[in-house]
Amino acid sequence: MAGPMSEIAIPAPPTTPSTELALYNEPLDTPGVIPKHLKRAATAEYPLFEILQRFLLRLQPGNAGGELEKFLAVLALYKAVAPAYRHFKIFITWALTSQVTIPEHDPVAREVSTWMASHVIGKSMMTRGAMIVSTNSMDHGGSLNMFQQMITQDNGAGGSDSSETQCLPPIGKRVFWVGFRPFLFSRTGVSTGRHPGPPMNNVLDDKGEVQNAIVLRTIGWSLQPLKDFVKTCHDFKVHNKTGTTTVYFSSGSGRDPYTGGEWSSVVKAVRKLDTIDMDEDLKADLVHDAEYYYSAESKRFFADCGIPYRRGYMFWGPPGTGKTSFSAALAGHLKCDIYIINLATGDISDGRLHRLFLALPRKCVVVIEDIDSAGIGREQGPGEAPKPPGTENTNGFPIPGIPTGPPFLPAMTMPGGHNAQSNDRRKRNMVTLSGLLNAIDGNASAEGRLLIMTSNNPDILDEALTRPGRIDKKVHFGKLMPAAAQGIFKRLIGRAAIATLGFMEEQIEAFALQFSAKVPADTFTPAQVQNFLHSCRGDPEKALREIDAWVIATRGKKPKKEGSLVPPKQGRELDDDDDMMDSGAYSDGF
Ligand SMILES: Nc1ncnc2c1ncn2[C@@H]1O[C@H](COP(=O)(O)OP(=O)(O)OP(=O)(O)O)[C@@H](O)[C@H]1O
Repeated sequence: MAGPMSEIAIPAPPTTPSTELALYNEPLDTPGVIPKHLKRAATAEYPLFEILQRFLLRLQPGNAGGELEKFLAVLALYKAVAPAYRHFKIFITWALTSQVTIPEHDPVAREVSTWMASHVIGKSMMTRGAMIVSTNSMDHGGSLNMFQQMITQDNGAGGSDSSETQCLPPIGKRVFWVGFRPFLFSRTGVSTGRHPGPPMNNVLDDKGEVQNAIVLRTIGWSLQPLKDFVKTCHDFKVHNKTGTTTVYFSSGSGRDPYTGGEWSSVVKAVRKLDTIDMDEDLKADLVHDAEYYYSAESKRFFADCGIPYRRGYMFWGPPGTGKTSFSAALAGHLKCDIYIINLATGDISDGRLHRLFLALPRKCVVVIEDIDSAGIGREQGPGEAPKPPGTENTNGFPIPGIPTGPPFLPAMTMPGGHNAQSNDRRKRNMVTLSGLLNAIDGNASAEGRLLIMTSNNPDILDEALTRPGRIDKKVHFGKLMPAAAQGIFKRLIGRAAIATLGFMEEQIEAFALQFSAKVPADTFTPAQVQNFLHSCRGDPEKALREIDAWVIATRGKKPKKEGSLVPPKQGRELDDDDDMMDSGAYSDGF
């Protein structure tokens, strides 16, 4: 008899096994067949794998598939192997080549770019991209170097004022050859957007590569070929510099990417030293001192004595006596660039000043213009009122002939020893005395620069700023003396008169002597006399006819502030009664 047990229904095994079961039931060791669960895992991890697999299927003979599908299959294959190829390439590059990385704000980067622009970008027919940088240069008749001539747009103003553009290697990679050796030039960059130029600090991108840098690479394990190439670029720059000086400004538009965006740059024809009318012995002494400072012997001396390798001059005197012009001519003579800081613009803080100094190359002339007008006066102790200029001379400067202006009002002394006047100035100028001292010779400040401070009234400066070690030479630039008046006459009128009006050299000598006798000694600045001679349009007889009337009319007039090194386009607006020449808009010290 059948018992109840026989009634119990036993569930039948599923006819269609679940996918999971099927997967796990699959034999693992069938030769030549990849288990499905492994395929699943792979396609989940790399979706491209499945696409690739499907297209490969279509490629098999007998499989119907259009040409497009075949093409897509190849493309998918490429996509799949590309990461592996990238790693392989990185490995091979690492194993077979050497490289140097140059931060973009380093002067070496500019030298390499200049060489690239001239030898690769400018010459190759294959160049399809370049970075164009404007330089707004004033051509004073000197020859511009090849690099600047690559793209020149004359604005038609008589051919003397031209807007220059420089053509630099763009961001990206470029292979080039030096002799039989290939090099790879890569320029990387990101911009923060604050300045048109890249930021000062280098940053790494998500692949760990340095941004805002130039990377040079070549075949082999030695760095020597790369070092030799960098030296070639340096030599090219020095050789090519003949005839031009790059002037960098702390203010103005057109930030220079090679200074971390801190400086604006303009290319100028070199002002020759013999165009500066000043005491010849004084000039020779300064030139000799600066040359000696950059000699190997002097570098050794500084190193042996453990003295920071720096030199400082203070040029002082009335406006328009050639302080800035001489600084520029000296930079041209030393074949280095000049960096101009104008603290009086009020847009430079202690931090910015520090960054400006950090971006300086090792060899350069730095000019801090009109330092007294920046408001960094002498720090006064509590209860000490400022003394009127002319009654004290704590810096050891004689101050003959300098207009002292209205007598100083006693300043209100504030708690903490600062008076209201100096506090007010600090607020306006944002640079403090300690910030300035820190920038010019703090621990982080670059060595190798020649610092020139210009001042109309050095007596109001703090002694800390002018002490020996910071200022090694104090030079007075005075008003025109007869010998300099002759020189300026011959230079501005004589040369042209001989060349175009047919005057003889002896005649010009005689005219110059007469002219200098008519210009009272130590009364006018060279800039004033220069402007008068310009108005005579190269006619020596006209100059002699009109000089007496000009002396009477001009004597007693306070010389106008001249020679701002801010380029004319960025300079101050001219007043209605300003004559262009008189304003210094054209006579910017070069
Ligand atoms: N000694 C000089 N020799 C030749 N040119 C001079 C001389 N002094 C001034 N000049 C001319 O006068 C103009 C202004 O000169 P510069 O800017 O060098 O004067 P500065 O003393 O620096 O004036 P500031 O104190 O206003 O800066 C320039 O065009 C320059 O050519």
